[in-house]
Amino acid sequence: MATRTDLDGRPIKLMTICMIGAGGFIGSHLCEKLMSETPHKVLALDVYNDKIKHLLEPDSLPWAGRIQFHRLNIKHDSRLEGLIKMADLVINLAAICTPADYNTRPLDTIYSNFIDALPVVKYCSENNKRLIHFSTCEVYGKTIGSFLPKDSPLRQDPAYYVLKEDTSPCIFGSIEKQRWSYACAKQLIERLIYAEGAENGLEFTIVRPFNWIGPRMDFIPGIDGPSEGVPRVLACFSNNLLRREPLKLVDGGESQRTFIYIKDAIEAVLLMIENPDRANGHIFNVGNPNNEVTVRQLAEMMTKVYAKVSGETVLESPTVDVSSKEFYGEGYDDSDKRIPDMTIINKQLGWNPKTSLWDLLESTLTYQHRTYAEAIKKSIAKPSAS
Ligand SMILES: NC(=O)c1ccc[n+]([C@@H]2O[C@H](COP(=O)([O-])OP(=O)(O)OC[C@H]3O[C@@H](n4cnc5c(N)ncnc54)[C@H](O)[C@@H]3O)[C@@H](O)[C@H]2O)c1
Ligand SMILES: O=C(O)[C@H]1O[C@H](OP(=O)(O)OP(=O)(O)OC[C@H]2O[C@@H](n3ccc(=O)[nH]c3=O)[C@H](O)[C@@H]2O)[C@H](O)[C@@H](O)[C@@H]1O
Repeated sequence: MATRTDLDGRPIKLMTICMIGAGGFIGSHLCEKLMSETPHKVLALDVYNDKIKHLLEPDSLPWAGRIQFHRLNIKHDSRLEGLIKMADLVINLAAICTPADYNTRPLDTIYSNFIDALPVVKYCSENNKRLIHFSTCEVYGKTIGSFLPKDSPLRQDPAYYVLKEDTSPCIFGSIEKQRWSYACAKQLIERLIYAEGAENGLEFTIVRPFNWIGPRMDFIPGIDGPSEGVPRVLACFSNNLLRREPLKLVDGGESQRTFIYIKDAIEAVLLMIENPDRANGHIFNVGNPNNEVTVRQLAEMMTKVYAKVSGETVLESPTVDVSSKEFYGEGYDDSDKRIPDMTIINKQLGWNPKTSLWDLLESTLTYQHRTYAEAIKKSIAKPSAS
């Protein structure tokens, strides 16, 4: 392999990366990228490894020996510190991060996103290890504009809705709105990491993903996850399309999101990994401001794309409205709009997203159809005995 250089033209040093939560959606794509395009080594830690099995076996894979899976739960495993000590860089992805859990399992959510991350931060700080920690765009909560009257012209002014790492406030709902348990725990761990940097010199980067989506995200209920489970919106809508059911629009599907293709986002993470001088001490929004839609528009686009890739007809009523109480239960609340400001990541890493929403849905739904359509047909034909 020719010498690989960083953004400043310096050769990139070979790293051992301790990746916690490597078996999840983002972890699986990051492992894939690191194995196929870099010479770095990965210590992959997770409770599960189904999504990275294709990278671990067989022994004849070109990267055999560069990725090592350690099955462990960071809540209670004394091996964690030793594995962190073996690494040059720690990436923490482990978390409960599905909104259906935030209001129904708030304790697990807070423990997972704050308490369980504490030893990781502590071991990094004590052992002088660089940390890339995954936070979330949910730390911004609601936009300032959402508190203005519906017809206020200020709602059109980006100053009232674009989310900036260093100036936007974090606006959450009341404590009964347990939806915010996740965002609040993530905000506190960000503050702790920032303070470790300021007081003890921890080298850190915080990533705030804005709705990264693509293949291997979450699960399809009843196929590779619990039948009653509620994954994030991409998997919910994929499941509905695969089963020829109407897509459920929570509270009218008026909330807005910007979706980014996982492969674009992973490019940004690789730049952070390989350019520590440009990434350390920063919090980065990683999203695609050009791909904004309401959830209703997302449903309509997914319906069209799925018809194209599957060759199936569209239902007469492709969507149905449900209340958030019915869908998520008591204590749900929502972010109204999420547009990332890209100034900091642009300046530090020169990174920009590339893939349009239509294109990313086309490749993702092609994957969903290829992976699940047969299994769904079989499960419908022969319901499991329960
Ligand atoms: N996907 C997104 O768009 C998105 C957006 C915002 C924030 N994030 C953040 O990025 C991170 C990764 O998200 P993801 O989408 O890949 O989620 P994911 O659920 O697919 O992956 C998380 C992984 O962490 C593992 N894990 C959780 N608790 C663990 C523990 N105690 N010990 C060991 N492993 C544990 C899980 O088994 C899972 O494989 C999370 O911190 C999440 O909050 C993701
Ligand atoms: O991905 C992110 O950037 C962050 O946002 C997500 O939160 P959210 O976008 O609200 O979660 P989704 O499940 O993807 O829902 C998006 C929107 O679709 C709606 N929805 C979801 C599912 C469904 O079947 N129907 C439906 O209308 C939700 O109410 C919400 O308004 C999750 O909190 C995290 O994964 C992450 O931190």
